[in-house]
Amino acid sequence: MPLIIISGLPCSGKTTLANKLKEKFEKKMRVEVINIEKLGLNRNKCHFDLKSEIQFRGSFKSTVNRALSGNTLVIADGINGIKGFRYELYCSARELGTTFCLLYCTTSPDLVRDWNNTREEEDKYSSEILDDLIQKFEKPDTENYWDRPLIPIDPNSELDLDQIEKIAVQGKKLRARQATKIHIKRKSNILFEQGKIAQDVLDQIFEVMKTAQSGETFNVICFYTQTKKKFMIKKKASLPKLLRVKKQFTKTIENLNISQPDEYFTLFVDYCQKNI
Ligand SMILES: Nc1ncnc2c1ncn2[C@@H]1O[C@H](COP(=O)(O)OP(=O)(O)OP(=O)(O)O)[C@@H](O)[C@H]1O
Repeated sequence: MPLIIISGLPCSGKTTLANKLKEKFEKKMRVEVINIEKLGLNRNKCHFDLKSEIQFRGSFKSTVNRALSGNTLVIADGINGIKGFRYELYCSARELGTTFCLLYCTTSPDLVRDWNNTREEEDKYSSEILDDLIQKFEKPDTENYWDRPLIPIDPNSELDLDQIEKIAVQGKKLRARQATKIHIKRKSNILFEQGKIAQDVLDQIFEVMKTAQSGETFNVICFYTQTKKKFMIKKKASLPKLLRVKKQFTKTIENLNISQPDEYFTLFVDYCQKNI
């Protein structure tokens, strides 16, 4: 059944939008909204560090997949700010041959900060996590086929629910030929594997940095299966800085078609060495 992905900065009105969609569509079909509340998780804990973000995305995606296989309109209500992750969700819809669309809440960073301040204390993002998520957010872009059809939503304008229904529910179903299916599955596995490798490297660097003194040069040894890379880092870096390096690296290699994990590992470690 149809998949609607909602994406937008933290606290940009995504759940408010999801609830409006649910209210409209549940008169006609079963609707399931998947979000942090539904998973029973805490927004600051889910985004505390790379490891918790990856775990969160894993459970978000598997819950979406489970719901999609039923006879239900699924609304994947999350920041969904990582291009590769949106791609994975798109692939799930494509494999099932459902209709699909991406709604992007365009609320500005200044406004989301204001809205976050008006939240109850326990619902607020910490300002550190909010800034980090804003900085890391990869805007949906119609240049990516998996970000199409894309409907920008300004939460302060009137919502055209009929337009959304036309595209998301009555629109064209995604179709994958067998060969494409295998290719997508493979591509999605590669992205997943690369995400894990990058996380391991960052964890290993961060572990060494925790005990190092500022201004000190220190040695890092990173492993990926049998491959070992030893290198020196000249200064300490914060976790947000490490995440920025990973993001820049992902952008740099996106057109290089790197499919071998060893090659990815070596390139990423070299890049970290030069850019931290
Ligand atoms: N159009 C709006 N005008 C003013 N405030 C709004 C608007 N939409 C949402 N808000 C406020 O912003 C806050 C966040 O809204 P909402 O939960 O919908 O955002 P979200 O993007 O789903 O947040 P999260 O990233 O935590 O999932 C709420 O306190 C809500 O009242």
